[in-house]
Amino acid sequence: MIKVYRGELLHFLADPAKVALQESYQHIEDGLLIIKDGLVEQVGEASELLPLLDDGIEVIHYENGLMMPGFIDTHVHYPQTEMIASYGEQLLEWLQNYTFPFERQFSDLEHGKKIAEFFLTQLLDAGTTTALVFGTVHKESVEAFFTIAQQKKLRMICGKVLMDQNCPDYLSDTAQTGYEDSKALIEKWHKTDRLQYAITPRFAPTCSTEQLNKAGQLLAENPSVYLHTHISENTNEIAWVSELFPDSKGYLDVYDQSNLLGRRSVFAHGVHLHDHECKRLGETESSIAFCPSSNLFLGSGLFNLKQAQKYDVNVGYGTDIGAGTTFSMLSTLNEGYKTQQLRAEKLSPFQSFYLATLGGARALDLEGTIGNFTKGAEADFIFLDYHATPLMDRRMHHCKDLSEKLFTLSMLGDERHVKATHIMGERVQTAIAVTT
Ligand SMILES: Nc1nc2[nH]cnc2c(=O)[nH]1
Ligand SMILES: [Zn+2]
Repeated sequence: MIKVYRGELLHFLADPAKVALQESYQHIEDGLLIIKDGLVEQVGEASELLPLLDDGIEVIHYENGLMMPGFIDTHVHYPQTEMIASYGEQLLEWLQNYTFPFERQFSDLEHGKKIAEFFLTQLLDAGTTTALVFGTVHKESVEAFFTIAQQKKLRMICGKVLMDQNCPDYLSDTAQTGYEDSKALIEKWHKTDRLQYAITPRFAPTCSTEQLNKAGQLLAENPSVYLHTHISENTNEIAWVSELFPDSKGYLDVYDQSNLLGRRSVFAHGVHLHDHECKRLGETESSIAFCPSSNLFLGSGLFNLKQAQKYDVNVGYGTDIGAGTTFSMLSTLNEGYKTQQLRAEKLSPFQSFYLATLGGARALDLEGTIGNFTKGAEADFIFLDYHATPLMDRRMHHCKDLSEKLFTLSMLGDERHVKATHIMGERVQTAIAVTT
């Protein structure tokens, strides 16, 4: 089945930090996106492609806005949806006081499904079409999430949290049960439709060495699954890790000793990484999820994007709900820009949108599958409206070029500007059904 969309188009072909800017993206003022059976067939100038279309093919015209690949959220916790905006703490106290008690509810499959439905609707409304998602320690939380994501035909990655120490008994697994539950979930869900599994040790403080080693064993047994965890987010957390693991050479080394680094390993935050750690992430092709709204909300620090780029580490953006304060990738770009300003570094609008799309796909080792409009990629894409709000409308009238338009979208944009979200070429219904 062929579907054709017409309008202004943007997608990235390379990292603007690494090649000449003009080579990093394709921008077509009046373009066509031709989709065949849910996959990108062709993009190009409307004037060239329209005459080649068979008679009678409907062309959906999106005007006064920009079509681009769906956003990719490389780190988010679906069970924390309803605890967003919990006041006043930094990481370790925030986990104890709010997060752990809250995650207890996810032993209930039906509760998980209800929250997954709401969470995924929020993501789609924000223009995010793929995410790397934490469940809770309960296998039911992942069962619930994948069930709903499958119904919506989404490309989603999720995993059951592993934690066997320094957490409440009601949230604790063991090295062995964590291994067995994860293995069963991999067998049932990994590569089912567009779903993929991530082995998910919460972070070093809540995992024994035995558990981390079991995670490494499971990863070696299933090389196509992901590894998803947190690292170096908060200075008290880092000090705690060095007390808990006195034999390690540092935070990253705890994971490295258990063989958890690699091309499909995603480490959230990395706010306080040493150069040698960044170098090791780069040489193992591991990725970092940059989560600016969370880092500011929890007072964790200012991510050093330049350091990651220097060591060739793949970086994607993460919202990190519920420490993050928005589902919107556009708002997250805003926070990312301001984070870099506070480091006296410039984050260009092209770099921002690269990180939110192709950069995210690369961080998830999914280039060619999602993240741009290369032939054969899954046609998950969005239409951003330049005039959805009066303020954006006024500002846009003064924009002279694409760079200014992108910057305006990233500073003033949010869910209101995501006019349409498409999954495998089909526009999806994104009206929010508020559930209690
Ligand atoms: N932001 C954040 N950091 C963590 N480190 C360990 N668990 C968490 C979590 O749930 N959120
Ligand atoms: Zn997180």
